[in-house]
Amino acid sequence: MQTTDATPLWLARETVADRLAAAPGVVCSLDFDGTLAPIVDDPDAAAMPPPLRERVVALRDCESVRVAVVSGRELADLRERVAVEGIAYAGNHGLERRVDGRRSVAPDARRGRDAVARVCDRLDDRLAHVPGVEIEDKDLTATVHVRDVPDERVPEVEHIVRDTVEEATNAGGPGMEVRDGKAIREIRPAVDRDKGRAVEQLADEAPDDWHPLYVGDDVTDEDAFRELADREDGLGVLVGERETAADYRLGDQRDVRELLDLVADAQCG
Ligand SMILES: O=P(O)(O)OC[C@H]1O[C@H](O[C@H]2O[C@H](CO)[C@@H](O)[C@H](O)[C@H]2O)[C@H](O)[C@@H](O)[C@@H]1O
Repeated sequence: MQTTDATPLWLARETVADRLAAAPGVVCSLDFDGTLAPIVDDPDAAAMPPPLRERVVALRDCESVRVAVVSGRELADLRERVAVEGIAYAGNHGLERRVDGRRSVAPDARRGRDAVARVCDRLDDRLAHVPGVEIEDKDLTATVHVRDVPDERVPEVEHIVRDTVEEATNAGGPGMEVRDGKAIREIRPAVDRDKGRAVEQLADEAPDDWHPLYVGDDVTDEDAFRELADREDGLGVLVGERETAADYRLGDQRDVRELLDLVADAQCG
């Protein structure tokens, strides 16, 4: 599958509205940071604006829509920030889920938890001398934030992160990998789980013929876009602009509201 520039959604508004209206139901999966919440310097300050929460609640209450929030954040953190009951959540890129009130953790990720903790401890020491680094231990994965690191020091951080992860893997622990994101390096167990698998699983759990929609902004969201591009009924929408496997794109995070209105108009009339 080739990645291309996606069509601006508002140029194809009618087509998208028709597709959404023709579907018997929609599985509406939404990324958090950069999609439901604007990107901010401090990861702890990320918050979902009330008008978006209102729309998520309206879609949750619609019979032919299932809402899921699919994020790189830890599940508990994600649920607290979104604070909407009765929807599905997938945290840590789908390694942990809460669906229909039940929490589950991928067994292979559970086994890697101690290794992630050890890598975080080592990185705390090895990166202590670099200004601006923040390490977010998310239990099953970890994020090294470089947004506040001087540009010229980022390659050094990158190097230390990759070396530390490689060293831990070579020491016989569970395999781990480093993935890029917006001003972050994500450390994850090397298992066959990502946002693509999360979106696929949510679609499989929905009634037959419901169409999966995914909205996201970051490079890890490409896993979900690729999954949807492989399905005839999938609709991927990128927030922002870059080479992508998504079908359509929105200008920025503020446009997500209108997309959710489009889903509501098509399904919740
Ligand atoms: O899958 P997502 O919901 O998009 O989560 C991805 C990462 O989001 C957070 O980091 C990002 O947002 C921060 C707040 O706006 C920003 O400061 C940071 O630069 C972004 O990369 C979160 O902190 C990470 O744990 C998530 O993996």
